[in-house]
Amino acid sequence: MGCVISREVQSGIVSEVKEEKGLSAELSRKVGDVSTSNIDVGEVEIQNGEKQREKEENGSNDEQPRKARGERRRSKPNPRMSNPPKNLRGEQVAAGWPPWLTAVCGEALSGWIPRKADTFEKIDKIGQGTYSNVYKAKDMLTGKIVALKKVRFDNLEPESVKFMAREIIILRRLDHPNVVKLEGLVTSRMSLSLYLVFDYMVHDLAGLAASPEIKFTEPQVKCYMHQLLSGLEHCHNRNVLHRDIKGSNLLIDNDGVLKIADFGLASFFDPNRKQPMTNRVVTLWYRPPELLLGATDYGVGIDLWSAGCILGELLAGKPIMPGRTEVEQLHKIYKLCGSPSDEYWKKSKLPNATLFKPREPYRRCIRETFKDFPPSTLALIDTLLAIDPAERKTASYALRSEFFTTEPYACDPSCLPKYPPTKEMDAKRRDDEARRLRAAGKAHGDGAKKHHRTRERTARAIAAPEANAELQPNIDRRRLITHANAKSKSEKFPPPHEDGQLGYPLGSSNHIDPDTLPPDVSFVSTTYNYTKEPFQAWSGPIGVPKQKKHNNAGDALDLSKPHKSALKDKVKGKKIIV
Ligand SMILES: Nc1ncnc2c1ncn2[C@@H]1O[C@H](COP(=O)(O)OP(=O)(O)OP(=O)(O)O)[C@@H](O)[C@H]1O
Repeated sequence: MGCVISREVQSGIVSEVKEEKGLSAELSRKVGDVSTSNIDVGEVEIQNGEKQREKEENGSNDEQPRKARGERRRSKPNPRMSNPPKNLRGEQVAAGWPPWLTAVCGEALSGWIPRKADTFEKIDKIGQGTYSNVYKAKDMLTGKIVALKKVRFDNLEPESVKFMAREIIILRRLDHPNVVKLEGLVTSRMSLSLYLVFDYMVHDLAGLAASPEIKFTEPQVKCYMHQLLSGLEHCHNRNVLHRDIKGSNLLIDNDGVLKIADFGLASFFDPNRKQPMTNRVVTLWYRPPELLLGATDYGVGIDLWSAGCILGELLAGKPIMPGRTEVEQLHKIYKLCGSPSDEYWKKSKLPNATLFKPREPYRRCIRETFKDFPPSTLALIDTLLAIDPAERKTASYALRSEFFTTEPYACDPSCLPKYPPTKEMDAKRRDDEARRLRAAGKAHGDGAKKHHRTRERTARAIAAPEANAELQPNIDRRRLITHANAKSKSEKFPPPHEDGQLGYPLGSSNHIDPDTLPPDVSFVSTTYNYTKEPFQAWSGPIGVPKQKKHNNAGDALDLSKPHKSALKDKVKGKKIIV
């Protein structure tokens, strides 16, 4: 392993490994600070996971003894916890792991040795997330095409190390055909970056759903939903909440197999003992009402709500509740699903209830709105989009529902059509290519018409749910709207442009001036036909442009996106799981 460093530097795949010694020491120090000062956050979570594993191994359901064991464990170093004993750290360093990583990721690395970077050949960049770049690469040992998710440790941000560690621990706990599998980790003793190795998946559901050429049949929708719910059932059975279910996190391979990906926001939960968790999770369009209303003791219902939004989107051909701010999102939910019942307000004791309780209740109109959907879908969508999370039941319940047990049945994944690449990155690449060709066409004075057509197709294929969309037109439009109406603190309910039901006059300070909005923004209530309409690329959730998200002061947080660092929760000094 001693030669890992020099080989890695030469490999070309990880150019960043040439970091200075001082930088590494600084990160170790900062990470060390976090692992002691913020131990509550990490400890609670990992202990929950510990407990679950213990429960599975012992078949024990007895709460008391487990509590006692948990307390004992706290006083001793635990190799699975974030602060492993020195000898284990020594072993891990000897195995080739960088010391700063072993200092905080004992459990995440346990039993694994790092793969060497020069055993992979990088082919292309295929994705970009908040904390990562994703590359398509060839595993030189097996010849397999893989995805390498490179976790960035920007500005020596210790938070990102902790979140990455949690993502690895959770991924290693899961093993299901509909959940993305972590195949290995790539790093070296000297490296400041880490690559997570996954099977390469050619599509994501957002890309397919947004493509105007693709219209799913009922058996195909059932096939995707069956896979999604099976993956969720597995996560929930292993006490993992995903907390960011959306089309772009549902990857699909060329055999039609769907895998739930991106566990960067996932968390362990204990169904028997409620722990407060942050409500700043789940991308806005897929975020359930209880989170918008400030709930911190939630459960599997949050992922089921997102699954309900996906089901609606697959059938409608467009996102069903594309809110642009948290307030507007809640209002869209009330208009479609009804406002919470008095009984629910009483029992849930939601922190933001007084702020968002409408004077007149909103009537639920899911069945009327989706009257053109196939009849067997209505009961399931009605259950998944229940306002009260308890009524959403479980993924196992959904899998037994008549949606899957009545004809037409779900098709087999292998019967799904083979689609051309539709990911956001592919769309961007096609766009760039079209632009390049157009420029070349201009230079030659021909072909302009043909290239224009290519570009138009590309623009419509952009997945609207991508709050992250880095495409310039989207960002520009979002900025425009952001300036007009993005400060959630000053928002009132309901958004006055949407509904005057609660009596905010149109001339109030919250009124949006239509002149400041792009001309294609529609404010009429949405009705859904079971037909696919072209996607509108502008309609991503709005917020502060993504680049500002990692502001340590926590003052530039994008409301549309869940917050991996949930800085605000910590600033307030709450003991809360992030
Ligand atoms: N196994 C894979 N195969 C192919 N593409 C992948 C794979 N994993 C991730 N990607 C691509 O990379 C993108 C970013 O990955 P991922 O969502 O895991 O990163 P992230 O930093 O957590 O992103 P986000 O900011 O959206 O939470 C995905 O949207 C997807 O298009």
